[in-house]
Amino acid sequence: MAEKNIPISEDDLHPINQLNTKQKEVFDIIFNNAMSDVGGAFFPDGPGGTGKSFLYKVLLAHIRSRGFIALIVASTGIASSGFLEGQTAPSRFKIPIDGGPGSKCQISFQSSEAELIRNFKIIIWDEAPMADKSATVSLK
Ligand SMILES: Nc1ncnc2c1ncn2[C@@H]1O[C@H](COP(=O)(O)OP(=O)(O)OP(=O)(O)O)[C@@H](O)[C@H]1O
Repeated sequence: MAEKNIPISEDDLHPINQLNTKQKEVFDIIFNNAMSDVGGAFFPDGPGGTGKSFLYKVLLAHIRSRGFIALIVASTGIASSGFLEGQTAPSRFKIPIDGGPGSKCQISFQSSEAELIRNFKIIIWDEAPMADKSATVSLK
């Protein structure tokens, strides 16, 4: 499973030392939650340019460097391309593009996507509130 063996360098890990107080607070909450398998959903919020993507990259690096699967998706290809192994949510989770209320991800139980979803530590969905509601509901 390629997502389990994403090479992480010191350059990916080191920016944890640059996190500001708020970023570090959010990092600690999400990282500790993921590592302890408590489960939950978090919505880091802030105006553009306040360091959400920066924080996500640090989170991804520190979870992946421990051999765990951390997925990052965004609603658009441009947004997802800013992240290592980023993908659009519809592509990653086989979300029907024209799906309305009640639509479901087209993932079969034995597919590689299902295997990923069974094994992930964290899914980061950048700007999830911007996504169509039916897309996030279909993943649930
Ligand atoms: N703690 C930090 N130390 C150094 N640079 C930082 C830090 N946090 C953010 N930056 C830098 O600030 C810029 C904006 O950060 P970032 O892209 O993460 O913001 P954002 O909240 O994701 O913005 P948007 O919502 O517009 O995508 C980037 O160049 C990023 O590298």
